[in-house]
Amino acid sequence: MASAKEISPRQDLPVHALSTSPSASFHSSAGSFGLAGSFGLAGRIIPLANAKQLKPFATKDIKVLLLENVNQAGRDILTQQGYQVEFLKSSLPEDQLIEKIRDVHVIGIRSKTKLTARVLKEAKNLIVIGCFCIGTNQVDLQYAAEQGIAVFNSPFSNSRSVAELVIGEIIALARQLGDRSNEMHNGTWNKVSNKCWEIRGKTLGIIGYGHIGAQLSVLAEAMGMSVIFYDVSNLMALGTARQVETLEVLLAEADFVTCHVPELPETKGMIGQPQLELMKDGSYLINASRGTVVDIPALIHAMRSGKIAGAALDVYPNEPAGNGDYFNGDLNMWGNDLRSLKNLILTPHIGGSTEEAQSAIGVEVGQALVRYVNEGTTLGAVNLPEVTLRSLTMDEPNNARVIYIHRNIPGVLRKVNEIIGDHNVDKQMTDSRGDVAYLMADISNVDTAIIKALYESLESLSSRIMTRILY
Ligand SMILES: NC(=O)C1=CN([C@@H]2O[C@H](COP(=O)(O)OP(=O)(O)OC[C@H]3O[C@@H](n4cnc5c(N)ncnc54)[C@H](O)[C@@H]3O)[C@@H](O)[C@H]2O)C=CC1
Ligand SMILES: O=C(O)C(=O)COP(=O)(O)O
Repeated sequence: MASAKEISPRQDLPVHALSTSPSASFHSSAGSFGLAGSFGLAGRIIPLANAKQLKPFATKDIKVLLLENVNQAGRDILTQQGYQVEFLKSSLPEDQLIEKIRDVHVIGIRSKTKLTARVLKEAKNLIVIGCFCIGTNQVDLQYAAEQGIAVFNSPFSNSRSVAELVIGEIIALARQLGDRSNEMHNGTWNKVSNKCWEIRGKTLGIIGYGHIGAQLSVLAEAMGMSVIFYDVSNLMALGTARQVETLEVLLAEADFVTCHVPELPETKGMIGQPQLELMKDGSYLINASRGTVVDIPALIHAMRSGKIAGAALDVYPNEPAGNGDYFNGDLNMWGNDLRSLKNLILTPHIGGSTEEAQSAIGVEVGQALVRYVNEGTTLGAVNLPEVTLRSLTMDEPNNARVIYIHRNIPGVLRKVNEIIGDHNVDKQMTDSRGDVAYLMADISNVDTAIIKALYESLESLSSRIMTRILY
């Protein structure tokens, strides 16, 4: 039986020497069936002592498109694999995105790039999407799952950065720092204490007590604030924070209201005119979640009337694709109204934009993408069932890993096992999530011809969404 490096079905590709470097933890492994007919390479992230350490011979076949200035740490992880990585600083308009996405196996985005069904329909080679951020609302997750495209994100690497920004904004609003600073920039000395407050003893109302809301809760209490929160789930309150039954109760009690909910149909316009009217006279509003959560014209009205004494916005219903293009009429009609308001802090979606958060996200999502491309592991995927098997080792040189993503309908496993059951199945795991199921099986003692036959048989099943074979 040939060793794994010798069973490359690509006869035109050179067979390289074994890599023995332990630092080549991302460079271990083998080829794959199923990447748009090409034969890419597989590898593992955590090197077992005897992990199969094969020098990649065709990772250059894997094309990656990184948009929105994904951090260098993430880019390095992908380029070190030998993948072809194209990097752009900004997002792309839909027509250009469609042109580019046709060609790639992996796409990395942040919060701006909209991967709608219309865009994904054109992405014939795409196997995985990396959201180098928390939010995944910009991706049609269901459609992606139905195409067998896995989606990964970084669930909390920038949570602390957002919480710290909000703490800064609470103090800045209470002391009208933005206005005083602007006045000084314009040469005006305006020393006032009227309606400037300490935050000690004030009540912070947190809407959405998840990763960010909970971090903020701890920080705010340390500053001497009382914390109340509203969440659709019943959650353990940290410190002396208190969960309230309804949004209305929170709005009526809080001096500062801050939003930390995801973008969902239920959170769209969650803070509009009726909610602003319920807030205390002279209270403050902060939104660093998603731009659809707060009705901006209603906020403008409430600030003009003096009902709301100050606000901080980090997110907007329509955000520009790249730097420099600020609030033009096409994006947001009310830009000029916002800019004319006092004690309003406007930031360009920088809540999660710190060096610490961005490099942590780069590593986390970069590694998840490599694990998925090279090993098929879906741990942490937000739209597919989470399936993993331990890495193949040097003791298993002629093993192949079969990945079969299929519609979750009766009788599929019987048919798949009829196909792979003639071989020695070392290990197998399968799980489903809604209409989509994910099967992984490691098969021993196979050669190129067997792998090709298995691939074709699996591809011919009517339940098939996507087949990949790594070896
Ligand atoms: N400005 C920025 O740069 C950043 C913004 N974000 C945004 O912040 C959002 C929240 O982030 P995390 O705290 O990490 O999310 P999370 O998922 O940990 O927490 C969200 C919380 O909101 C609650 N929730 C959902 N629907 C609700 C509703 N209708 N009413 C009340 N509570 C509801 C959930 O039960 C959950 O506890 C993200 O989805 C993202 O859109 C996240 C990171 C950076
Ligand atoms: O993590 C998130 O969901 C954010 O909103 C941050 O988005 P960004 O990476 O700055 O485009």
